[in-house]
Amino acid sequence: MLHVDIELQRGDFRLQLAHQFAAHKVTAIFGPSGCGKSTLLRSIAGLEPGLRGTVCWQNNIWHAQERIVKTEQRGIALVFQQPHLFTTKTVEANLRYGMPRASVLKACAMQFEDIIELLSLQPFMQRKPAQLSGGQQQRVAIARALLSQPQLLLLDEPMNGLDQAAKSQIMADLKRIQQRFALPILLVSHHVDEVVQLADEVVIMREGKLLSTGTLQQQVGQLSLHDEGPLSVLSISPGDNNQKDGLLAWQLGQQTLWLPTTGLPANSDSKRLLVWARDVSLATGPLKNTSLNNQVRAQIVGFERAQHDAEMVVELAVGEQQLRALVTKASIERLNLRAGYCVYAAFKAAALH
Ligand SMILES: Nc1ncnc2c1ncn2[C@@H]1O[C@H](COP(=O)(O)OP(=O)(O)OP(=O)(O)O)[C@@H](O)[C@H]1O
Repeated sequence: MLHVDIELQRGDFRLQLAHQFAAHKVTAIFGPSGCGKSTLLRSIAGLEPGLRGTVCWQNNIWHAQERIVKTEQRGIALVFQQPHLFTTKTVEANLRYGMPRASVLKACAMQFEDIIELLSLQPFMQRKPAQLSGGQQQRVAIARALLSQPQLLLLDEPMNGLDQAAKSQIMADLKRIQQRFALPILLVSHHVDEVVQLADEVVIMREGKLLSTGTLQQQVGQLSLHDEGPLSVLSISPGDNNQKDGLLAWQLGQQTLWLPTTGLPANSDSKRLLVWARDVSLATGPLKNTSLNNQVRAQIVGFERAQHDAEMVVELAVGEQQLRALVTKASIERLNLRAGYCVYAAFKAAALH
């Protein structure tokens, strides 16, 4: 458990919050630019002079009035937006730099070969950072962070500026790492897809304060206030390994979804799908002759106001799960959609992340 109860003044900006971060989980710290996400992370790391209050990890006081533990003695590792690798050293030398001595490493959880394999770095070991893509460099930075044997990993927008393929690989790598080592991770991000794929808990910040905290599912409503509009997070499990035309069958409760085989983490037990409400369309009967791959039976639970006056968010139940569709009021009237009615909700496989 990481207990934080802090205050910090930086010019006109004031960070003031108290929260207990769960151990063994991924907590995403989410909020608009300038709300204080990085400042919070830096405060936890001991990188903000003038911090007031307390920061405690398990039973250790890291920061209190009478005691401040230095960053390098907190057993944490930080990965930033920039990988900060030694440009003149090879990947291997970068990784070995700062690693515990061999005799100490023997007893450590995160072994050199395991980390190289987990992050698929074997082909790059003798290259210099300039000979790597941005995503590969960031994987080296994550590996180096892990090899310092942290008890807590702090990630500050580590996937910013990377393309979708590089991001997907890093997200899959981080998931594997977290599951393998039960390593607590604090991830600063303002990308909803990263939060949805990685977070167990979500802390939402506004203007230096906590706006809300909770599990990912509890926070979907708050995440829906994001610029890109309302969303749903569906939990799906692998189907019976059926494949057709490059699509793989997944189960959403009792119903089947067909998703592209590429971009999905291999051997995944279950997966979260981010579905933007704007990508969901509704029909009163099953859609035939359509290019849409996925349609599910759903029951209308209710309606919510949307940002745009001409639209509504339709809340749907798909089995036990919640799906949101952004639909014009004109369509709601034309189709006579009412709470309790059953509909077919269709969305493109390409709209699934
Ligand atoms: N030394 C400083 N003096 C004055 N204001 C500062 C100083 N350092 C940070 N700030 C302010 O603190 C606020 C929080 O910054 P921070 O980088 O933590 O935000 P953030 O949520 O991580 O933003 P982003 O997502 O853009 O990285 C910002 O409004 C910033 O301008």
